[in-house]
Amino acid sequence: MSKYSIVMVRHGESEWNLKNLFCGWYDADLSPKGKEEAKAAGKALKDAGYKFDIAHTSVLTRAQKTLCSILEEIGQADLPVKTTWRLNERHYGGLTGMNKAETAAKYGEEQVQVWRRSFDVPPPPMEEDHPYYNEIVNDARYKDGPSKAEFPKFESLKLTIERTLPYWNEVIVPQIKEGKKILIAAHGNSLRGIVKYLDNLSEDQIMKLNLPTGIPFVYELDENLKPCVSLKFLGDEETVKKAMDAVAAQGKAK
Ligand SMILES: O=C(O)[C@H](O)COP(=O)(O)O
Repeated sequence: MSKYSIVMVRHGESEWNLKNLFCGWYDADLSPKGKEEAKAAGKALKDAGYKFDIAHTSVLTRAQKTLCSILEEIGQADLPVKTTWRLNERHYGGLTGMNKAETAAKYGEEQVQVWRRSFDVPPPPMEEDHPYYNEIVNDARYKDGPSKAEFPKFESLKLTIERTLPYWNEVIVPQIKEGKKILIAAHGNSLRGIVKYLDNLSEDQIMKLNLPTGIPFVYELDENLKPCVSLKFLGDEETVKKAMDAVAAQGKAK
């Protein structure tokens, strides 16, 4: 018997998703298609009658714009929104800016699949001479954290979960227990981390999960926050499967 529910959505397609580049903490904008996906996500939530009390998102533009578009569509543009780096996409380290298909051609599809979907194998670090190092590390949006000392140069999914969970447990869980209706707009891998935690997925199971852009999904939780319903997408099954397969295929050598 579900006591609580929470809605989550991966941002719409970004400009770097469109170019098939590893994005991570680079602050890519939404692509035109991604803007449409965000509007469609809002429409799906509106048609299903969803209203929220609060929303949480990352400090990255692609997630924030997706959230704004959704809130506009459901008539809650003035909803309180909390932003946190802890919901950021996983930091892709030295792979940031590289084309996924070219990387697969160079290092092999297996290696790219490990870098994209494994639990505890991190990508190579983003060194100080990396073309995007200064732009990311010196971005004012990180003034409230992470500290210079804990600023990531790379993240595995395990490391991503370790920095997302404190926010989940200390900020989001109390709000769920207060009965607040919550929407989280975040990223493919920060949401994979939450899904792995909620459903207690094995490393092998999480390896197979690809989250589509811009299709909201619902978790229904019991009084102990254990899922009664997991990953219930607000989209038809075929569309969701096609979108998941498209995300998986980004790692194929062209
Ligand atoms: O950071 C990125 O490149 C994407 O947002 C997620 O990429 P992935 O699906 O390759 O993990």
